[in-house]
Amino acid sequence: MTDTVVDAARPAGVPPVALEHVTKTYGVGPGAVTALDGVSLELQEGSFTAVMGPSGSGKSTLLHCAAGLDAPTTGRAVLVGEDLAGMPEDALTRLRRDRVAFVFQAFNLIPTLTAAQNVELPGLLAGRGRDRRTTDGALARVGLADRRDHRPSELSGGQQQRVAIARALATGAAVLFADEPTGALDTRTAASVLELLRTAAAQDRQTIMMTTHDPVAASYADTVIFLVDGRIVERMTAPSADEVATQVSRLPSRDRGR
Ligand SMILES: Nc1ncnc2c1ncn2[C@@H]1O[C@H](COP(=O)(O)OP(=O)(O)OP(=O)(O)O)[C@@H](O)[C@H]1O
Repeated sequence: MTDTVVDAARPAGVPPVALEHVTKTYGVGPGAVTALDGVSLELQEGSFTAVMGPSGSGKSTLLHCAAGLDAPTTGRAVLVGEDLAGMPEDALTRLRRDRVAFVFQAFNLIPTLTAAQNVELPGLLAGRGRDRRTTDGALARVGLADRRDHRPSELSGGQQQRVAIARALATGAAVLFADEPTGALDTRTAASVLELLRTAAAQDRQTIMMTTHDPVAASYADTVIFLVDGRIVERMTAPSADEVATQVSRLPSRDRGR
């Protein structure tokens, strides 16, 4: 295996994402909600994991705890070898900025910046400066070389999501967290976005954790985990979309999501 930016700051053999017996409770007393109830998992380098489950089963909370956007109530979250518990906020911010990339359903691009400026923003914020080759390379990879100077409002939803993915690729982040990345896209556009994510894992060795409601989207991942009431109830390896859909229909819940 070749050394890449992705590996540079992490001891060999340490999973980029690890959760140990994580619980997350929102609120106190009779109104408290247990969003995660003892979740343990390890994601290996270059793996692509989809998290499925009914609405309210804890998918986003799981992703947020793994990414250091939210703190577990009990248990441990370790990101690229760093224990997030008790980490000072500025160190956590640096870790997220330098080693992690996010892709959200709502794209989260800065509307006043062009596609290229959006892609280079994390590097500028991290003090790495402008790197036109990396920016243009990432935009070319997502098929948007000719849109580099367009603002988000001049791009379709699928194009905006591809800019967000170009931004994630350009950072060389070890871990890419994607929360419903295809939720706002049509089927064909979603397929191209998922293909890009799959390549980022397989080729660039980025570790990807993606929440989704869509069995087809989940089938692009190499592992699918199923949450019910904050617990992992099932794992599938390289399932087909039909197998995922069948498993979803078997989940013990009143509400199977959208
Ligand atoms: N900030 C919060 N305060 C209180 N309760 C919360 C908060 N965030 C999430 N919850 C609750 O935690 C549970 C899990 O929510 P979460 O958003 O993780 O589920 P999800 O599986 O991602 O749902 P969806 O598929 O609808 O996005 C839900 O019952 C939710 O209402």
